[in-house]
Amino acid sequence: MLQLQEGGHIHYSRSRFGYKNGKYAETFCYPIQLQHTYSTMGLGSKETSSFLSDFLEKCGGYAVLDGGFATELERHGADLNDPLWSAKCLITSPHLVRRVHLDYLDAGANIILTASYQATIQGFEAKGFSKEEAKDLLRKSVEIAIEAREIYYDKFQSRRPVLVAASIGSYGAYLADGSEYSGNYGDAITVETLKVFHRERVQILANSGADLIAFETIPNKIEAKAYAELLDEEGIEIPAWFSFSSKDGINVVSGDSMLECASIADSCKNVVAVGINCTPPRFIYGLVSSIRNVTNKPIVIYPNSGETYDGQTKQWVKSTGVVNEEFADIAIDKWCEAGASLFGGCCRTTPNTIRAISKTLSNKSSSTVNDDA
Ligand code: MET
Ligand SMILES: [Zn+2]
Repeated sequence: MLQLQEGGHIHYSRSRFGYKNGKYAETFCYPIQLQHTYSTMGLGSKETSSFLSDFLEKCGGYAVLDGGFATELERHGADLNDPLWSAKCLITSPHLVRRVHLDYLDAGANIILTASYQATIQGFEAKGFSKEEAKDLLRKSVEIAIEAREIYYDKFQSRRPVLVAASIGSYGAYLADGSEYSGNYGDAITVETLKVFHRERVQILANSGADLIAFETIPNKIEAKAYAELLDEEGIEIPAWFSFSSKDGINVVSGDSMLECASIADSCKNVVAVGINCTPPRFIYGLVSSIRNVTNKPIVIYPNSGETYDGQTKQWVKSTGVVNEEFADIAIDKWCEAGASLFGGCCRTTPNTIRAISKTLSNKSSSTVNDDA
């Protein structure tokens, strides 16, 4: 486990990214300035299409994501029983947010996701924050992740490529009533209303210094459509991934067709990976195989522990099948065969899950660049 001094002022540059000109820099130690800083801001469509394949190559063919963010915050003592869920810590305990990013970097993550999953302007305003304060909190989620990456690089002189993905949870996540797992928004919610709901948050996170946007736990087709249209209409210049969740191993949680949802992602030029998260490990193989039929884009998967969330009691209920740390050992090979290349964990997974995934993948990797070679 990393030992860090709390409260130290860390300098970091928002414009300094993990690699430059498609090549990872020799060192990431602040304050060395990179001459031609690689930034995902303003990528042309050609660069967007090769963005993730270049990154995967630098990682040795496969990349490791982080694991359950809220889960790890709770392990550090955070009380997340709040409509903002993990985003509450952006207000009450940013040091814990940084700590959790560092735990996952220490476990081997190549991509860390910001604490903005349930952070929305509307949600912060409901807590009494002004619109400007709400926007600042969104930006802060990215700043903390970038800061954690800087600390990690400085502390370990690490050269492992690391990207910061700005997390965007669904409208259902904002409702905080478990409807991100039903995808049932009722007739009043349309592609248009969802675009209105998400527009400003997407704009802010796209300009926050994050390397990409992770649209996570997408529960239905209209939300996928809304995201795709927004990325287009707003001329968003950073890449994104679309990740869906499923509770039957065939469709997304609303019952909409996974193939149709994945096709929407495939047609969107900003989307550099399509995948599945917060879904039991036992469903992953079949879902990856079917997504592979509709896209050639990299496939990202980060299952949950296999337990099921009960939105009423706000508890996770145990279930059978492959769980948590086991999946790294017994399932990753199969998931690679089926076509996935980015792996992490979602709810109820921990840094131990990520450590196990990282170990399994580094044994598979064709290159030694993955760690501090
Ligand atoms: C309900 S899925 C949550 C995904 C988010 N990245 C988290 O781990 O907190
Ligand atoms: Zn989850």
